[in-house]
Amino acid sequence: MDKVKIVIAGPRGRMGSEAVQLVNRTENYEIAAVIDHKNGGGFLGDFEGFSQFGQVPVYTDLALCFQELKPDVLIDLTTPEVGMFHTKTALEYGVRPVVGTTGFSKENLKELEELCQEKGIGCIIAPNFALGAVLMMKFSQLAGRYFNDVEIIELHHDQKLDAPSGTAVKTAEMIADVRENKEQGHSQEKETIPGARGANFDGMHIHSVRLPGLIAHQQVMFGSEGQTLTIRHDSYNRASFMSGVKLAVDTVLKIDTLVYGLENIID
Ligand SMILES: NC(=O)C1=CN([C@@H]2O[C@H](COP(=O)(O)OP(=O)(O)OC[C@H]3O[C@@H](n4cnc5c(N)ncnc54)[C@H](OP(=O)(O)O)[C@@H]3O)[C@@H](O)[C@H]2O)C=CC1
Ligand SMILES: O=C(O)C1=N[C@H](C(=O)O)C[C@H](O)C1
Repeated sequence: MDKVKIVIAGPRGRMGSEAVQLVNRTENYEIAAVIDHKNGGGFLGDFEGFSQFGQVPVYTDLALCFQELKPDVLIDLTTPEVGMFHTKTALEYGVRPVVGTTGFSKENLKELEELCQEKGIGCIIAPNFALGAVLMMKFSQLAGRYFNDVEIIELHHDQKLDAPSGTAVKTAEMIADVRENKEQGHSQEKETIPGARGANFDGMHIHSVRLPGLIAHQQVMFGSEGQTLTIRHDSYNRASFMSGVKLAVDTVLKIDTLVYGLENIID
């Protein structure tokens, strides 16, 4: 059986470097190339800490990489601005994207859905690859059917660029699908310091904590008369995301539409 040829964008990053290791240790996967905006033209083995990857080529130009190597899958773990461009370029060239990069807008997702349809190939966008986080979102959606007062508190390392996290946005979207719409808190509530009540998503509030020492954590708190329910997930390292990346790569090869969220494929 031919190996799945994979290109990884963002290979020196916290997630990208973990994905390089995943692809390397998976028997039927092969790293065809990596995309790095600062170091094109060389080899992955030249990067500090990557010497075992010797002759894997490094491209800055994604389109050129796709033209020359015709890979099967792009794994994108970069930044929101670049991630959208990479995903569109991949679909244009018939390469199936697995996107962990967060910060995509509704409009971005719509555009990518249409592009998948036009090209007839699959794409997976997963705001969180950790199985526990996916279950936390599903459990929160279930709870949202019974409790319509909810506060989402996401906690991340202080190098994170986007707030709220992609996971928090996805959680709010999933709860909003089942929750009776409600503006929470007192109708005359006033913030004496702007932002004190967090971001407002359909009346739910999202709070973003950023601290060194954290990795990726979220708790969803529901309240009603005399009781609260808290659903919490913690990722203590980036290895926690890798089984989800593998599931997404294996699945994207078999689908021909956009899938947004691993909850749609874990079953
Ligand atoms: N879905 C999930 O389960 C998870 C998703 N994430 C998301 O993944 C993304 C990456 O996170 P993380 O690894 O922590 O971030 P890092 O900042 O550690 O990594 C991002 C990498 O992307 C590189 N990069 C930036 N611009 C480009 C470009 N134009 N072309 C190629 N590479 C580029 C950066 O290089 P340089 O530093 O040189 O600019 C850096 O190496 C974020 O959006 C984050 O929210 C994170 C964890 C889990
Ligand atoms: O930047 C991170 O670290 C993470 N980003 C994702 C998000 O925005 O939800 C997933 C996870 O929380 C880690």
